[in-house]
Amino acid sequence: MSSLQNESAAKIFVLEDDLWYSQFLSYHLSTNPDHQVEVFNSVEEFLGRLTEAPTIITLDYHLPSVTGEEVLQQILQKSPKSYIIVISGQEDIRKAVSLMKMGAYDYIVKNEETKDRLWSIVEKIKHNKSLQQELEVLRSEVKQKYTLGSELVGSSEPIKKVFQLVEKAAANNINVTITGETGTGKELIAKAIHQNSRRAKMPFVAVNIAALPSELLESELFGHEKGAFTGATARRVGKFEEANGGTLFLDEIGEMSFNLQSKLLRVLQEREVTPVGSNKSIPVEVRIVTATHRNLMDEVKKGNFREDLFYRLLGVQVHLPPLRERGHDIILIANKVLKDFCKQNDMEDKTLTAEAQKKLLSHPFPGNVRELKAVVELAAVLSESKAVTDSDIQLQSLAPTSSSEEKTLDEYIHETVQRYLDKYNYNVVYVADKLKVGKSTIYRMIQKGAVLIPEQKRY
Ligand SMILES: Nc1ncnc2c1ncn2[C@@H]1O[C@H](COP(=O)(O)OP(=O)(O)OP(=O)(O)O)[C@@H](O)[C@H]1O
Repeated sequence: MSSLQNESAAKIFVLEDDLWYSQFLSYHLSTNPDHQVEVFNSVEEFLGRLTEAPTIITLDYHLPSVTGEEVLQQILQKSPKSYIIVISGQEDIRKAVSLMKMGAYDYIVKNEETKDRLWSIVEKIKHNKSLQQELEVLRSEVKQKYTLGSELVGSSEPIKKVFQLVEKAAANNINVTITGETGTGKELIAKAIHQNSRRAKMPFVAVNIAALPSELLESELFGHEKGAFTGATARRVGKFEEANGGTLFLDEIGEMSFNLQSKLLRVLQEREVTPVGSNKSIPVEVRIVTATHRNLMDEVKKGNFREDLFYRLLGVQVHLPPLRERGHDIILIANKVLKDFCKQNDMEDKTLTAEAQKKLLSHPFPGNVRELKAVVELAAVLSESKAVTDSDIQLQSLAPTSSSEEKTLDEYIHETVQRYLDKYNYNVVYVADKLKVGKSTIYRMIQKGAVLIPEQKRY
């Protein structure tokens, strides 16, 4: 839309040896106030200004010191997007045509119609250019939508809501907080927001707060000067500076020390960072996307996280549901992972059998998408044909089910009795007394095999 509104604006360079003729062309073109016309009578000066990439150049074929071909070549090299209109005498038409073959856009013969011809060519160029710009915008929009669709797989209702939020967040400039269990795709969502935003061409920089001790984290984020501390042998650019103009993804923000939280808050308020050991601040303009598996509000209530920082970072809140709540998405993601894996490893395409799909759908995936990926990739390796069967799907070793949550009351009781027996040298009477249960209860457990007593201790 905006490019069409600008359809009449154009920077035009006129390179013309004849002073009078150059004034004539300039006067004529300048009758449109949106035309910014510059006249050059010297080739050197003209070539020196080509870095300004004018939209249109009118090139006099007859120049004193150089040939039209030579100048054209230089223009094509230095300002390849400029439209070149060759202006030639009647006798040079053939040469002008050959310049078009080299890359000039059109030619005009000097006669009484020159000014009208020039006007209509200039209008045509501006119109084409604006259409081209429109097309580029549309193409990049299509590409961006495609990016979101191809990386982030899912069509369940909860994930569709997430996608809607991602689109909203991408269209705005406000901060974003992403929550969700481990492996639910928080970093992928952060990247999708960046790639679909106006910052897409600028850097996306990710920092895992939990991975670094507090002292190192400060210089990682804000940079340091040479000699700022032992081991700082050179100046280091911090992640804020690196992400300037783009997006900074702070993963596991809930793990940041209270002291560093204050420094981060200051950076966000002042929009500038001061590298460790420096007294000069550097302006930074970044969008912050944070992620955490914790409930940050709870951390604020417990006094572990600064309330003012919490609100400054909050922005759009995206909650990623665990994979077990996304139904058939498990199969959609598994199919994508399988396809990608086979392609990357030069294997023929494989498909999941119905039984294999059933097995995947019945698993709770505590490690979420990351676990699903690992399971499917292993299955692809194990499968011996084009079909990935249920026996190729190995869940137990990769799924550390949180046994503490899943236990029955009996299992708890048996575990406790076993611990006491182990501790008190398998003295059943003593343990029964300690736990205030009848000794026959414990003997029944032993008989059932619910608790164990080593052979040599049975008396
Ligand atoms: N919807 C999805 N479609 C396809 N792949 C996905 C999807 N969600 C996540 N993934 C993939 O799952 C893996 C884990 O995702 P990611 O690292 O973004 O999770 P996370 O929530 O940031 O994990 P952590 O909390 O451990 O940092 C990545 O390989 C990612 O590409």
